[in-house]
Amino acid sequence: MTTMRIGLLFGGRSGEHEVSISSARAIARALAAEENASKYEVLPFYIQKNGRWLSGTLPQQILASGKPLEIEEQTGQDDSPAGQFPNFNAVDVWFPVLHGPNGEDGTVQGLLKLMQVPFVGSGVLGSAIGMDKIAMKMAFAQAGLPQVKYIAVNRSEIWSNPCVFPKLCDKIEADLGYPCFVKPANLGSSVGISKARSRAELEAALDSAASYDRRIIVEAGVVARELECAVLGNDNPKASTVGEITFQSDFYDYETKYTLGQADCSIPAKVSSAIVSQIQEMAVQAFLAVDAAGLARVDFFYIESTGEVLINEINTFPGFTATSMYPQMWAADGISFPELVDRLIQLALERHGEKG
Ligand SMILES: Nc1ncnc2c1ncn2[C@@H]1O[C@H](COP(=O)(O)OP(=O)(O)OP(=O)(O)O)[C@@H](O)[C@H]1O
Ligand SMILES: C[C@@H](N)C(=O)O
Ligand SMILES: [Mg+2]
Ligand SMILES: [Mg+2]
Repeated sequence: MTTMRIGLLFGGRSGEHEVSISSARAIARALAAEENASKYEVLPFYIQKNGRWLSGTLPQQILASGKPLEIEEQTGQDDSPAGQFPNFNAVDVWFPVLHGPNGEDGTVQGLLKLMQVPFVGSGVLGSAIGMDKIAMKMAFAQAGLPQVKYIAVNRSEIWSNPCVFPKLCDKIEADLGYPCFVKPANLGSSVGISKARSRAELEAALDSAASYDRRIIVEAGVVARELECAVLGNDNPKASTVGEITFQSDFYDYETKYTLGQADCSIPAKVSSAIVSQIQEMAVQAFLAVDAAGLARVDFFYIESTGEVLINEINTFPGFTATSMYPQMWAADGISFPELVDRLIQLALERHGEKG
């Protein structure tokens, strides 16, 4: 059997750079596991925080250590963002293990599509809609999926015009009230998200979110259990066992997500079978609504007092470490981590073979 060369693309010009390194380490390990080692050869490519690409031994060292190159250590022979741009013919299938902007948002997917090479995960449209929380919510609304009330904001309403800003805050207070959640539209891992409980907090939250993105979303806060569901497939995707996240902090923020022991997960979630079915159905609808492919994790709010299930968001490249929800939910359904990455590569080849 000839080995397939897998281009593992990780790091990225994103606030989720470090998370990408953790996911890529786990995926590299799974590709080297006994059941995959004879099938795949891993070629790592690292996108530095400044956006330059690196190939060769340095990406391997970063994968081994788990430590990113900090801005002052960034290398590059010249100032071109391409850096050591890969030879696209040296790879059989690309595995873009990138979270957040400049990687999970259709940019890298566009490059790979132009190069006519197979790659894991969603294409340009699914990645772009899945990344932008405003576009995502429009697609969900069109699909009839219930969600929290929200207001879409442009950075210019926050920074450019001092007359507009107070009116914007008045509107948010009147339409959504407190607490509300202010989010950069194109990010993940809770980077840039604030919970606002007062006018002063709202003003600070909008200013902070505007420092990350031109597009911002403000949502009505709900008190709810947080349930997640993994989806796997292309045009006929399947939903996994449903899991629940619990934590002591005010919300599921970056520190809670990535500090050992701050959050717990229950797989399967202790909810009725009717809620499980509803979530699985909604997860598949959300996947299709944004035109996702390969994989996605869909996050939900379950308001137990009313029985309502609201969709929160879709992540087209969810956290992928050994302890991340996505692989753990599939493990509960009998799909091991190495088998999962193998299936994703097969789905990439299937999608590449389709016309259009
Ligand atoms: N409208 C809301 N009401 C209550 N809590 C919320 C709301 N929106 C977000 N949160 C809290 O903030 C967390 C992060 O929100 P969200 O999932 O939208 O961000 P994210 O950055 O895309 O996260 P990730 O991609 O890592 O899952 C949620 O898991 C939840 O704890
Ligand atoms: C990586 C992070 N955005 C997640 O969805 O898990
Ligand atoms: Mg997200
Ligand atoms: Mg989420």
